[in-house]
Amino acid sequence: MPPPPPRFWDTLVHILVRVETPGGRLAVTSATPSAVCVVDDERYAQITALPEAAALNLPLDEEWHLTVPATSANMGPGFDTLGIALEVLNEVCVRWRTDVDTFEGIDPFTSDPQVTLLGEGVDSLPRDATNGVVAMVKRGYESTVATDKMKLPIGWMEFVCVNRIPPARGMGSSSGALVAGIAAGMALRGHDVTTSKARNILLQETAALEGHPDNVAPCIYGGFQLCYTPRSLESTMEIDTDNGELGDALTRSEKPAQYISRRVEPPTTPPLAVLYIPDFESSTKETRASLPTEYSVKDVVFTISRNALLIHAYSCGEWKVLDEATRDRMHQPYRGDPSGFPLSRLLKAAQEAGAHGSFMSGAGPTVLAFAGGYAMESKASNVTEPATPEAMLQASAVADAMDKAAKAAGLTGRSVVTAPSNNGVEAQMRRTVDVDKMSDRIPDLRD
Ligand SMILES: Nc1ncnc2c1ncn2[C@@H]1O[C@H](COP(=O)(O)OP(=O)(O)O)[C@@H](O)[C@H]1O
Ligand SMILES: N[C@@H](CCOP(=O)(O)O)C(=O)O
Repeated sequence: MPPPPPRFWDTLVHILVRVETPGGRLAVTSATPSAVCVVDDERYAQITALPEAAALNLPLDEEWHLTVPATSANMGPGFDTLGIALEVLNEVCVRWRTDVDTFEGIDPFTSDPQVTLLGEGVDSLPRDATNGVVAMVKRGYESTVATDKMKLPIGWMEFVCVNRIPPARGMGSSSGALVAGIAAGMALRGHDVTTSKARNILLQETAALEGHPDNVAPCIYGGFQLCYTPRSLESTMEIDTDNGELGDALTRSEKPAQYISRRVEPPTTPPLAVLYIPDFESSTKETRASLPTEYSVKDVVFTISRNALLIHAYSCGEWKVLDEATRDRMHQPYRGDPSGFPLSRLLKAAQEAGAHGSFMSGAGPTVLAFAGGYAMESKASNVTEPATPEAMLQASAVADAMDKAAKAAGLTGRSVVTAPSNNGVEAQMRRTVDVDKMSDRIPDLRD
């Protein structure tokens, strides 16, 4: 991939390095970008090889704000293949630290950043450079799209994470952290993460880290996603897509795409998603280890037929077959009741209360039930509309029923009514910091 075009602030660094004040500090000037024409390339190459110059290449007044949706993977029969984005959003804000007047004495590359956590996981997630989001911002900035040696001055950065996705419950929290972090790092490097190429890079990077694409794909693209790995990696250069259209599949290293995802579009507003979220955490890695490594033909046929039915049901809006379509014999029977978790009781309660279909979300323990929504024949246009009072009433009845069944089984947790989300990761830049003030805070690293 060619390096991104220089941005205004990248340009300014050339000028910063060349214009020295009597005190030896780097000075912000208001020179126009056209002044770059006189920069000596050889000298610039030497300067940018220095980590301190790299640090200064970050825009001084940019603050990035990212949102990522929770996801529900597998959806019953789509083990490692299907996933849907939900309107439960984590937010990540990355900016220069605001808790200090000067960065003097704070090593940009070895100090911990300032990390503020709000919401879910505040008692368990780390607040230093080992935090999953922080580590991924660094990775996104330094290596995901890197064509040079820029290092993120992580010790000078501040991360504010507003977490609404409860960690380790089967709602794609780890994928959200990977996607938000890498996307933020790419955005700080000046890449527009909303382009099809950037989203494809995100898919390749995060699916490889996660080990399966079914959470990260909806987290990146939104909606209901169907993922696969091409049979012959050599022949995939031309076939990866902008999630629906033929497009440019090259990743950063110009390797063939390992993961491909397609969107399954419903013809009507999809049903609401009712979640029962148990209080206890469950590690995806551990529950994956408990699955069989071989299956009978009978169980495979059972599962693939439901998988096909689920895609049919969703793409045609035939919600009445969702109950059958969300069954499987690959993972739910092993992760549910045998481990002592009352999965069958929760699914039955949801169904009896009027849910169209329900399943263990991801690797569990959360259970998702689809409820409400329009019947295909009652709505002609493909327009997403707010939930009707009838849909909300049905969803609320399903939530109550799951709550009751969980209590009866001795389980503590909460139910949440939400909806599928059309959108994946989004990034917005805000200009907040006064540039002159910012340049005063940056110490002269050359002493
Ligand atoms: N908001 C977050 N910020 C940083 N790391 C996170 C966040 N959410 C989850 N993680 C990481 O992901 C782990 C949970 O991953 P996993 O077991 O796959 O559960 P999930 O089903 O929620 O994805 C957590 O233990 C933590 O290490
Ligand atoms: N296909 C994966 C999905 C894991 O989802 P998560 O939200 O629990 O991380 C699996 O079933 O292991």
